[in-house]
Amino acid sequence: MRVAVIGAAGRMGKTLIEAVCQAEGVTLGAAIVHPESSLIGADAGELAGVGRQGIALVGSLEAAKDDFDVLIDFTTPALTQQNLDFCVAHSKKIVIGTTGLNDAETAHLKACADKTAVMFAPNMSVGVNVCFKVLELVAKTLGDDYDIEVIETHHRHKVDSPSGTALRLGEVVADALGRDLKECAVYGREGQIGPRTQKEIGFETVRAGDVVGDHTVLFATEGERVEITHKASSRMTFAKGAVRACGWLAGKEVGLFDMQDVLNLR
Ligand SMILES: NC(=O)C1=CN([C@@H]2O[C@H](COP(=O)(O)OP(=O)(O)OC[C@H]3O[C@@H](n4cnc5c(N)ncnc54)[C@H](OP(=O)(O)O)[C@@H]3O)[C@@H](O)[C@H]2O)C=CC1
Ligand SMILES: O=C(O)C1=N[C@H](C(=O)O)C[C@H](O)C1
Repeated sequence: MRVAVIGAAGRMGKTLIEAVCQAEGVTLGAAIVHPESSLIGADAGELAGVGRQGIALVGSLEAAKDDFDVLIDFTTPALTQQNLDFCVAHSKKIVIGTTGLNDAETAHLKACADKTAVMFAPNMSVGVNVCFKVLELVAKTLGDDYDIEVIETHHRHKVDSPSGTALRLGEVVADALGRDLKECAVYGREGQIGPRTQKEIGFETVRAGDVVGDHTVLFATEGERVEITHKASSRMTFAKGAVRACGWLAGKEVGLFDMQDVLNLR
């Protein structure tokens, strides 16, 4: 399986190159940076700090189209849309970690999955995906007596809020309790907000320093609290998940999958 990494100079891009180079069963076929990047022509392995790989950075997918089978995309929602179109047009598979997609962008992603294999997950760490599974049981067992809040902390550079993981945590809990997240979500609170309503799911966002990614789901009632927390301390945990997904996609031609599929947690 030949893998291409787009957004190669980004925080995740460099970590993904490192993870691909360290993994067995996949090879780095191409690495793509911004079309105006001064890095074009430099070696992808040297950029990622893993030594020369003989793969020169290019400025477009077109320039890499004969060199890969699956694209890994941790970029921006706008670029992800273009990447999906390219992958459909050229029969490439795609692994997407980009978060912050709006409803129209998500609908486009789903439509593309009818034409090629798409793996999309807001968090590719094994730990977070186990938390999704555990949360179903916790939410169903505790039920509507417990107030539910999702709290996330990320580095100062993160541009979307709440994080994609926080939103998915909220969806998992809402689904387990038969609620519609679009109706019960409350994002941040300020001023004379009045007492909390029983079925709302609150989201709080913290942005500070270099935090890789912390998520907590808090269930609180009279007399006790349950907190389920995941803390990522290295981006490599996400990158390893994405590389694992590339290998898993080898047997798939079309369809929309996520890490629950890759980890056999459905
Ligand atoms: N699913 C998961 O497990 C995880 C998801 N993420 C998500 O991944 C995404 C990226 O995060 P992060 O790596 O921190 O962000 P960065 O900003 O560090 O990286 C994004 C990269 O995309 C590049 N890019 C943007 N537009 C273009 C373009 N038109 N052509 C080529 N390259 C482009 C940027 O290049 P330039 O700066 O030159 O514009 C940059 O290098 C976010 O949505 C984040 O939430 C992050 C971690 C884990
Ligand atoms: O932008 C990040 O850094 C991260 N984004 C993902 C998200 O939005 O959930 C996953 C991870 O927490 C890191």
